[in-house]
Amino acid sequence: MNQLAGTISGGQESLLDIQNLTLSLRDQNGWVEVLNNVSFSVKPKEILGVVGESGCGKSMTALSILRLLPPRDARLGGQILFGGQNLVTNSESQMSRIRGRHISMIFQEPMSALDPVFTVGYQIEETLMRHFRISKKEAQERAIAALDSVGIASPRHVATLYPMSLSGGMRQRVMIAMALVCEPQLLIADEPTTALDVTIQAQIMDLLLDLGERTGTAIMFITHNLGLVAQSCHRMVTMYAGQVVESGPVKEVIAEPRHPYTAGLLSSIPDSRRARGTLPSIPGRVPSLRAMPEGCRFGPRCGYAVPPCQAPQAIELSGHREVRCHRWDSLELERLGA
Ligand SMILES: Nc1ncnc2c1ncn2[C@@H]1O[C@H](COP(=O)(O)OP(=O)(O)OP(=O)(O)O)[C@@H](O)[C@H]1O
Repeated sequence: MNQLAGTISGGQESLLDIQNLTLSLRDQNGWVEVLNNVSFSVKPKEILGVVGESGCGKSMTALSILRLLPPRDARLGGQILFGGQNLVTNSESQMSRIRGRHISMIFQEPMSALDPVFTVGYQIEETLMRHFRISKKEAQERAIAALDSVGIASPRHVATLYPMSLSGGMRQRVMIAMALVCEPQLLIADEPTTALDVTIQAQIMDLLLDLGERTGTAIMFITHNLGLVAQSCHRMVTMYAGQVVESGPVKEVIAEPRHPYTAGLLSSIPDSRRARGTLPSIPGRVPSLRAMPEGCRFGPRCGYAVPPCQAPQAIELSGHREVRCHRWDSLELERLGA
């Protein structure tokens, strides 16, 4: 799969096109649906923000894309189209050729990606040698260059160290170096800065955006931080209770959210343009998977719901926007003071 054949969606070429993705997981109480008809796409070189409260299904979507969930306890449905393949039905050997080479992932906690018993240099070399026919010597040099590219001073020395002897910020840089060393087309970054202190957070974010731009890697950026999305992303997707409830270009969604949930999330950002006191913060909490409300899943928390508010399919709006709410125009009327 050297040449990536994108999929055509809505007239625009997509790098990743997720269509009606469903995921059920099995725990001690049996199977439960975690993702329900999730559809969105990522364009080449795009930075896409995925937002939503804890438990809305953001990480499960990411793990589904890379098929990192245990197959015996996870059932996927729908399609995840990437490079002419459907990742939902790909074999494990097809997936291992994609992971790290075409799609990489970084996590909040770098130790979930780094192995404590190998030096960081060795781990980056292994990633390279798994995907490219190159000599050990060349892999070593490329690993050192990768450490250099993420701003690590003395990369030749750091390559000989074990992850445990590095600071949290350094480990995060090493994980980014390892994720980007094969120049994947897509990087999934799941809360990559949450565990770091504020100054390091900004550095890591700048580094990711800079590397993404240099290598042409698209980034799917999962976060609770809408401020970061507003600053860094081209488009955004809002998830609620295992569904996508809104998607569109960041500037437009932030200026005029069409889903009451996105509006509520935005109203909780201090100093945002939405924080004008017109929208209350969201009462209540995300429903549990085994007690999903009938009709609209956001209904019980929604100030705009008119019972019985049924759950719509995604409604296409102008400007490449989609919303899963019948009352999307009520937000518009309120904004206009009608
Ligand atoms: N093994 C499992 N069995 C059953 N349900 C699970 C399992 N793992 C996660 N879940 C549930 O799946 C749902 C989605 O979780 P997910 O981690 O994707 O949310 P999230 O939006 O990424 O949240 P956060 O921002 O806290 O990471 C949650 O309700 C979670 O409790």
